[in-house]
Amino acid sequence: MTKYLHINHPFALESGETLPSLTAAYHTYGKLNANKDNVIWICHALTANSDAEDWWPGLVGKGFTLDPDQYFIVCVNMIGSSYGSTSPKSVNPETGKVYGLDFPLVTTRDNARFFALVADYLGINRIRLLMGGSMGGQHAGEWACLQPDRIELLCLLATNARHSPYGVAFNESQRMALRADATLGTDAPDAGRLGLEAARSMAVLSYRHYRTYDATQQPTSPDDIDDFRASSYQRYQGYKLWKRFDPACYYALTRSMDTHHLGRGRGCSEDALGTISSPTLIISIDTDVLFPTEEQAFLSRYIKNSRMDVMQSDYGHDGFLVETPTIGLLLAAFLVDQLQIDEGTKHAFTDGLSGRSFAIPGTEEV
Ligand SMILES: CC(=O)SCCNC(=O)CCNC(=O)[C@H](O)C(C)(C)COP(=O)(O)OP(=O)(O)OC[C@H]1O[C@@H](n2cnc3c(N)ncnc32)[C@H](O)[C@@H]1OP(=O)(O)O
Ligand SMILES: N[C@@H](CCO)C(=O)O
Repeated sequence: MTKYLHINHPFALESGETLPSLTAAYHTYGKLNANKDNVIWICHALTANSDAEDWWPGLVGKGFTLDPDQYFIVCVNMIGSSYGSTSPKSVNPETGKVYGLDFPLVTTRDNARFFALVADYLGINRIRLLMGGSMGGQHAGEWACLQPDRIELLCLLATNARHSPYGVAFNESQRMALRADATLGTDAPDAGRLGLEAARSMAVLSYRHYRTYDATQQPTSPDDIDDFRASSYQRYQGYKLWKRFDPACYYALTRSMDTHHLGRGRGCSEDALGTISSPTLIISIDTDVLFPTEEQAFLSRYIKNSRMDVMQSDYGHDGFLVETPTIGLLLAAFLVDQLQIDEGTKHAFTDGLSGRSFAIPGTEEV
């Protein structure tokens, strides 16, 4: 069930603008223990929401690595998203009108500060494990730089220290598609729909891989000359996002992602990463073209106490959402090492992997 926290004081943004008040939509699973030391905080990615059990099935939930019977799991919807926190869909209290495309630029650092503020309100002082993939990993990395003493352990998946020029270019192309739709930001029926669908279709190319399409979208017949399966797949992916996501929010979040740079105001990314003191697990995906492995290798090189694993997946970047048995095992092994979880629990995690095999380059096979 989504819960809401209303923060009735202004929140200054890096851009110099201010949000007069904030709403945080969030989920919690499990119970905060007496010592308040069992908190796992999950940062979600671009179009997900605070219901981590829903979008990370097989990783979060009873019997999985992130088990609410053991941990108090928290996920807060980022500012700018379609799923309940303050966003372009909110009414600007100063004008009485919906923000829409006038929503101010919110950086990944602003969102990390927002999560820290929500943690204050929830009475959470220490985070045992902070984790996130993709844009969620950008938020987690920012928070770890902002408050290194608050974060005990860190797990960063398919993410980076700075959003790359290639990533910015993908986002700008999506915004061009959104802006090319003259209905964006108007009161027209289905305003912004065609732009959003085209934008998502572009984005999906960066979330998958050549191999994903090769394996799943071959033409129905060798005689096909039109109406290919890959075409209907692209259209359907656009439609799916339209059914669940607001175009102005999508516009705002792609801009937010572009701002990501841990080194801003901290000298450089290397220096910023050097301030992270938490033992850190970094997970990379071998087919990720949007956040390629060299970006996670960079994180690993400059975060002092880190280890990096590379997952094999045909899924591309979105492997961080779908390869949950593998992620669960890697995370379980990390937690066993760091939290001295007993070996029996570790074996329970690995049971779910029977029949699968994967190798982690540079490490022993698991
Ligand atoms: C209310 C909510 O939805 S909450 C938010 C949920 N989303 C999130 O949290 C964001 C994170 N999640 C995601 O980005 C995605 O869900 C992912 C990456 C995990 C998985 O993406 P999916 O689109 O489900 O998987 P995939 O790329 O394999 O596509 C499968 C879908 O495409 C359809 N499809 C496959 N091939 C074709 C084709 N050739 N033509 C048309 N449709 C096709 C399938 O029927 C299936 O449809 P369905 O989703 O209606 O069942
Ligand atoms: N598929 C992911 C995007 C990449 O992180 C999402 O829609 O959130």
